[in-house]
Amino acid sequence: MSSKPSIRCAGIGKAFQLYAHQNDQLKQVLFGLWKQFYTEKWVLHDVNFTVEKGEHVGVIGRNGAGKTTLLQIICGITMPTKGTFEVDGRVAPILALGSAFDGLLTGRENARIGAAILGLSRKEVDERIESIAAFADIGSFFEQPMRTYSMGMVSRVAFAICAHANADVLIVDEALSVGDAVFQKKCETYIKDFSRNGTILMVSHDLNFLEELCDRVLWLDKGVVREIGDPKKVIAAYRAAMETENQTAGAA
Ligand SMILES: Nc1ncnc2c1ncn2[C@@H]1O[C@H](COP(=O)(O)OP(=O)(O)OP(=O)(O)O)[C@@H](O)[C@H]1O
Repeated sequence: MSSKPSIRCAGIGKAFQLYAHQNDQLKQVLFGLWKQFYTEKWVLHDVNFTVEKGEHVGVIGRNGAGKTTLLQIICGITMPTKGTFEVDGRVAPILALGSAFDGLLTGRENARIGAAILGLSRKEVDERIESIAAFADIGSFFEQPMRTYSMGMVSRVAFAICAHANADVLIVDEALSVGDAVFQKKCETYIKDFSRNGTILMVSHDLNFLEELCDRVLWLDKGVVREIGDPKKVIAAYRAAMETENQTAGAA
């Protein structure tokens, strides 16, 4: 195993382009060399951190703080506007994978493609597909087009694929909030088992779970790393800040 960190982010910044009118995007393509037809919305600013091999890092922060965007950059779904990042090892992006499913294909077909994208050979996919179906546990829906699925069913299939991907690094975005109680328990058990050897970067609003699982917690506040370190300390500081905000909002 190499001694490189599993994940390294250096000076990551992300700006989305906002277009006021529908045809501004076309204008930007045609005349962008001369004039800018969008405004920039910066959602991440100079984010620096590393996750060592076998380390478990939780990411917390208010709605809109930039957590999902950060994970999407690390999974290669969106590019950073500034900075660089490196990931060493095979990544299983739980939930992010769900956004790539083809609604016209069945769960089984999407699971085969998803598993192949995550690096499994055809033989490995053949060997594991029934176990993926059993983990997803959505019965005959597995043979139906995914456009007929509920959000929870999509998440079940995405989680099931990732759980069979021989990943070195698990990137988890709010996985525990989507399934029902039985599936949540199954996911928790899987994540805890995985944590014995694997690296985990996990966004969650379940602060108790993160405190139990993680070696460090990163608090993202308006796109900036406000604190990173001991889970107990960072979560306590985050809770205190939320409490103060609630009181201020209540008094107003
Ligand atoms: N494609 C996009 N175009 C423009 N703005 C975007 C886009 N995607 C996300 N944003 C904005 O970026 C900011 C960060 O969003 P993000 O989803 O990363 O936050 P989050 O911390 O994961 O929030 P939550 O806890 O609600 O899931 C938000 O203000 C959001 O509106």
